[in-house]
Amino acid sequence: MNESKTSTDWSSRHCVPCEGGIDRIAAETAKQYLSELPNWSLDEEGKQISRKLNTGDFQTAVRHLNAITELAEVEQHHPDLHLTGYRHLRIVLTTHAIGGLSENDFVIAARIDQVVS
Ligand SMILES: C[C@H](O)[C@H](O)[C@H]1CNC2=NC(N)=NC(=O)C2=N1
Repeated sequence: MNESKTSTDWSSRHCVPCEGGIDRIAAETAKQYLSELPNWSLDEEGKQISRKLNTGDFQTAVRHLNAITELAEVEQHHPDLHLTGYRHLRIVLTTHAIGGLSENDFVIAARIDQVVS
């Protein structure tokens, strides 16, 4: 019997439309979820998660950005994307409709990990 905690397997899931009306995920729960997404960190307020990607060059950074944009359109869940210093990409996820984290943020985080790997 596998005694480890059941994996949520975020990357096999899809975002669901969100226009509000659901609870924000509590910071403690978000921390548990992030144990499955080690590239991502929770902000101090527990309202967003982010990942930094130091790509080798500007073109690679833009390619990643475009891949994430396509994914966001398919999933209809959209990150904030910051491309600075010509090759540093910072991806920030929160669910604007609820002013904090929803499961959509963890689903798309896992899918972003796949498209930039
Ligand atoms: C219906 C659809 O799910 C919503 O309009 C989406 C679009 N993309 C979104 N992206 C993010 N990050 N937060 C939202 O609340 C959000 N709302």
